[in-house]
Amino acid sequence: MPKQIVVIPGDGIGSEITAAAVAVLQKIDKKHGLDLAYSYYDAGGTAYDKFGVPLPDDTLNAAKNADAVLFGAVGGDKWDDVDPQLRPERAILGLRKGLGLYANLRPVQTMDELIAYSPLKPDIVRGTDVLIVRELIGGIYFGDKCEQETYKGTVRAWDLENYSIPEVERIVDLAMQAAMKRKGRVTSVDKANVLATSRLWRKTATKIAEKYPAITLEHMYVDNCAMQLAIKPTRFDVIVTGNLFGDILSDEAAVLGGSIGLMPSASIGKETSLYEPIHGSAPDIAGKGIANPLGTILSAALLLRYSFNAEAAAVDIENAVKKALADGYRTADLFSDGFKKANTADMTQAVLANI
Ligand SMILES: NC(=O)C1=CN([C@@H]2O[C@H](COP(=O)(O)OP(=O)(O)OC[C@H]3O[C@@H](n4cnc5c(N)ncnc54)[C@H](O)[C@@H]3O)[C@@H](O)[C@H]2O)C=CC1
Ligand SMILES: CC(C)CC(=O)C(=O)O
Ligand SMILES: [Mg+2]
Repeated sequence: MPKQIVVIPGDGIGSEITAAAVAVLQKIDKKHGLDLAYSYYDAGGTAYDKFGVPLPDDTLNAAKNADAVLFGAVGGDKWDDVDPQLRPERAILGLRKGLGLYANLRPVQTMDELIAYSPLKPDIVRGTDVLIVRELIGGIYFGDKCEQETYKGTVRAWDLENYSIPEVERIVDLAMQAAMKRKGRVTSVDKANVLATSRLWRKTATKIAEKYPAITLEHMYVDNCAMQLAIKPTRFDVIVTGNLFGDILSDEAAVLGGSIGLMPSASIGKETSLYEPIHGSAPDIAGKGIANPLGTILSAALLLRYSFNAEAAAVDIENAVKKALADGYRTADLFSDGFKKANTADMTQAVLANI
């Protein structure tokens, strides 16, 4: 039986970058005999325009029944005035919740070839290798929300941050397990000096760490963490944090790797996992064929590693990406004089040529 991959391109650059990743998967499949099959489903603004909802039941059901999901991105200014419950972003939130994807792994490494592209000094970013473990189906993104008209016609709104002990336990546990296979250090990031949810988070993380005597756990406030990432990123091994802080810190950390266009992620729960780049639908460059496909191609490598246990094939993709960069190919987000300017198709070809 072929392994079923549900591909959800979404909006903006989503179709361009998922097409690149599928081309790479097809070639890797031929080489490694993985027997992969693909089916395509709508989500986001594209689905809203066709069906009036951002996450059709067909899409969610197909994702649930798949062996793995490859996701592009959703959203765009075009849907800014849509009812908040029907916004394109509800599609990815709904998929995460619907599939129970409580852990989002966002690895950030600074490749030697790309040190020059970070706006930070080479001596600061060289050797960066951080795994951000972000809680993905709790916290403020999923708490009660209210957008209310008051009697004076002004709007009052709130979003409730909400975490339970089991939700924190399972994500910290996963971070500890990841650290066991890395350098053995976990930084738990919170805002425990102000937030009750963060105090619960900190206490729970401390308790879970007792099971892992080989791991060094430190606690850090999120504001300090944002700064430490910019001044001494090599001090971090695994960062574990809540949904909102993880979202923000991972976009910041992307700068260490050279460009957000390079950054992959794996979203993991009990059953089907989902793989997507960390960036959004980039409406400013959509349809121009210039998006960097490498974040999605590297997400496809994570898909092979985590969902299909195909380590050799995953490493093959990662090496092909490194070689394309070492050979001087650069999409616009990474380009400077002296390199080979590549659009999405050129960069995809450069990777394919190395497989
Ligand atoms: N998982 C998802 O589907 C996500 C969706 N979004 C949505 O995406 C839309 C745009 O959000 P933004 O804040 O603009 O964030 P964004 O990540 O889409 O773009 C931020 C900047 O990075 C650039 N960029 C992003 N990906 C790139 C790539 N692969 N190659 C080259 N440059 C790239 C964009 O051109 C832009 O200048 C919004 O509707 C937002 O809600 C944002 C983040 C995640
Ligand atoms: C669009 C949001 C729902 C999510 C986001 O920004 C992210 O997961 O990085
Ligand atoms: Mg984000």
